[in-house]
Amino acid sequence: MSEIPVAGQPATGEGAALLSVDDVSIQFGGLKALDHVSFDVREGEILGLIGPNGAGKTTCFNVMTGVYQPTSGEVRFAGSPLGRRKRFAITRLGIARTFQNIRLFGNMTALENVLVGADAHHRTNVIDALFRSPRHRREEREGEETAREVMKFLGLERRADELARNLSYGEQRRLEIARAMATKPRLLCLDEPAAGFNPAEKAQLMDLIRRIRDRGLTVLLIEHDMSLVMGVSDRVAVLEFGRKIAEGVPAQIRNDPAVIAAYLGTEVDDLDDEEANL
Ligand SMILES: Nc1ncnc2c1ncn2[C@@H]1O[C@H](COP(=O)(O)OP(=O)(O)OP(=O)(O)O)[C@@H](O)[C@H]1O
Repeated sequence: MSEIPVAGQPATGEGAALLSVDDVSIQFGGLKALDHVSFDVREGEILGLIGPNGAGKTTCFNVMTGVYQPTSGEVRFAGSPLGRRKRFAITRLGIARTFQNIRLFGNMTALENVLVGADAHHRTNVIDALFRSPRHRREEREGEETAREVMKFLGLERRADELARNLSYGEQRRLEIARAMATKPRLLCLDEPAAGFNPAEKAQLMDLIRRIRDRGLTVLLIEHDMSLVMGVSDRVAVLEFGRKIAEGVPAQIRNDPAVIAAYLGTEVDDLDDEEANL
């Protein structure tokens, strides 16, 4: 049985709620993808969101980022309901995400991909852009500074001018994170960032997620790799069939009977085993 590193007591995970999922349900035809789900993401914490395939994790992200409207319940960010805000408005509020399947513009350079994120806060309009007003040029300059700084943070600065499709798989995953971080979010939602990674890459990713938190961001992490999620998260929430079945620090979650049952009776220690279909 492999030893799973457990994150220490949540030094920074005891802040006020930055994002609250409050009694959220969403139905697709006859399927309740989320069924009265409530949990908070506290300012400054790394919260892991886990659950077997089809449990509703990505749907949760989609509700938080304006892709879907909940059938009932609400999501609040920094105390304000998201309401019917569109995706770009939610990005401007301070929520950014990456996707389970990499979604980059392959024929644009790495830098241009990140600039798409940096543009999220631009206030200038088409007229400003056409006439290259001073304000527009300042926004462009600031956007590029942000993009280059974030790329440096992610170790991608030397790849800035390379087409995104020519980057290695691991670099493309980091580029997605760079693009999300360039929107200057308060909450960064990562959807299976370790998918396809080898153990060394997973260890680097854990380190990166901690460094992202150390920059003052709050992180919500969907991840199937148990040793990663248990090792890096301050707290973990568990979904099964659209319901929240547990929430707590990693040590509690690993020993929670409902969580163990949800994972087909597998001891949570063993859940990093690929056989467990995670
Ligand atoms: N747009 C949609 N229309 C219909 N059903 C959907 C839609 N989106 C999600 N679902 C269904 O909702 C349920 C939850 O899906 P979701 O993708 O949120 O699960 P997940 O926990 O992220 O799973 P995985 O770990 O496999 O990515 C699944 O049964 C899925 O088929």
